[in-house]
Amino acid sequence: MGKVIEIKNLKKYYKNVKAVDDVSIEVEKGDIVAILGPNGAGKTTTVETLEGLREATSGDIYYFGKKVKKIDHEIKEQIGVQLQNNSFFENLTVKEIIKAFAGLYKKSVPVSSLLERFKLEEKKNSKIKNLSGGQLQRVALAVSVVNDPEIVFLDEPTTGLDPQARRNLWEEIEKLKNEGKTIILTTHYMEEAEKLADKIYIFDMGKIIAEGTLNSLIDSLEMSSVIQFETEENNNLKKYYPKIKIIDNKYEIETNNVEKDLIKIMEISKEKGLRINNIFIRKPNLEDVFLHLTGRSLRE
Ligand SMILES: Nc1ncnc2c1ncn2[C@@H]1O[C@H](COP(=O)(O)OP(=O)(O)OP(=O)(O)O)[C@@H](O)[C@H]1O
Repeated sequence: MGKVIEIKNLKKYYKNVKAVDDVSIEVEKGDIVAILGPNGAGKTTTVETLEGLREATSGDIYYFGKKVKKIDHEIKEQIGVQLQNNSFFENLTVKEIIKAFAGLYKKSVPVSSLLERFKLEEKKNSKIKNLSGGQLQRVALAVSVVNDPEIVFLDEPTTGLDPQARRNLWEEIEKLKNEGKTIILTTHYMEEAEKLADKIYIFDMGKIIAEGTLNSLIDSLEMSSVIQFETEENNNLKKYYPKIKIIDNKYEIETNNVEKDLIKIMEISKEKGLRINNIFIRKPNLEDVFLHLTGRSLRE
């Protein structure tokens, strides 16, 4: 399909903070690319540099195969931006805000179609300050495609939303992809990256620590399952079976042989007189990938 964005060796240093430290990213046309990482990992700095809102310390950015020194108007016409803090004027209405943004571009989608598309018709005359979190995020999404862009940047589009509003927004994002748009989104929710992304870049402390499709990242763990369980009292079970890890006050065993490890847990519990609670077996996920690479949890 061809690359629409390429970043090579991007660095953004503040005085003593390496916010982005030698990051290279490739984005194929029509893909959803997720930049996943904990707070402060450098996600926003990376996308805001691509959007022309911050200037790189060094590195090269290519749009549509052409190296760009400055993110100029020509590029801005082709990208849509949803900023992390939707800093819309609180006293303007939904319709006024979308109209104001439409006015910034040479070409724009009719405001009425955006209101309909993002289920905002009922709220078109409501002031921004009176919207719910989910409605506000839908306005932000509408604004991000007001110029019918080729590429859409979404910075933590579902942060703070309840699960239902989050799922609704995911549907909207998938619809944009189905229309052929390329989407780059930052998130610290692994479920969001798992659900939406064709390609995932995992960031930590300004660096990319892993990249690939969901399957390739999970396969790199070389385990088929994770057994999770709790005991009534806290015990250091690690000393009885070194494979046991303690994560968020729960026990975990990463395994390629579920039966063998389940038997082992039962043996230990019998021998030590422990009562096991909430035992369940799950597939490995991106949280496990992050934990393996950093020794920390994504949520920390
Ligand atoms: N203008 C600035 N001046 C100094 N340091 C900054 C500035 N902007 C960001 N940083 C620092 O750069 C690092 C990366 O920040 P960034 O906002 O890109 O992370 P993030 O992954 O987007 O995090 P979050 O999910 O919290 O938004 C952080 O340590 C942050 O404190």
